[in-house]
Amino acid sequence: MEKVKAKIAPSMLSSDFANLASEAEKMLQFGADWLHMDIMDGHFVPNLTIGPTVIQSLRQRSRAYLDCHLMVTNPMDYVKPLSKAGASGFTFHVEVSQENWQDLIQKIKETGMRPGVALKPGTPIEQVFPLVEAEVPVEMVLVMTVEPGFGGQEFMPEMMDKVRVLRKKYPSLDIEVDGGLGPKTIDVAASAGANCIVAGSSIFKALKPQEVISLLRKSVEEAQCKS
Ligand SMILES: O=C(CO)[C@@H](O)[C@H](O)COP(=O)(O)O
Repeated sequence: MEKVKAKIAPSMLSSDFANLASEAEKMLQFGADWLHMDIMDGHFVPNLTIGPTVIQSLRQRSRAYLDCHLMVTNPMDYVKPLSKAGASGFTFHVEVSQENWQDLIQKIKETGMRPGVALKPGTPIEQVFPLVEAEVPVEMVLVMTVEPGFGGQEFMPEMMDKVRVLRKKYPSLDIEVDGGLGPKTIDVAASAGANCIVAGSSIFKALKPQEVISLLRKSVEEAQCKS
């Protein structure tokens, strides 16, 4: 397997939102590479979380890479507000109806954010190929390993087929997995080829979060050495 850098991204959805900035700081001190920010509109998914205002507040207190996952019906509406707020990555869902993907990806890039595409468990992996191969491509694919909307759900190992297909086809692509990842599930995801690991409950509920973060990283790095 080609070496693509491991990125460990605690999902801030599992943090104490009343203390978001200090929770974020703690995660970085514990060794996190990115902070995963779940933006939900109560429409694309049946939950409502944070938006550009909260991202902006966090940006004022942190220089971290803010890996924003847009579980929203109209991602285009969020491009400007999120870039102004200081988001780093902008990952939209392939299931939304979008007349012109190139237009969306290009607008994300123009603002300086890094474009990514996410897919729900029921969506065939082939749907993201054109976006990875586009003239202006997405730079990351997020394979959801639970139904998007809530933290604390069970990892779906059957999603690893998608990761394997992607890794074989695109050796240097950032492939992110999200949902139910932790010490018990990381090895299967890492050996399938995932290198960006989102984990909420397993990190925030751990007695020693720093050990979970380093275990996740070690698993990705070892899988890359073995293959
Ligand atoms: O996007 C989502 C849920 O929609 C995730 O980012 C979860 O927040 C991950 O939480 P755990 O499954 O790791 O608890």
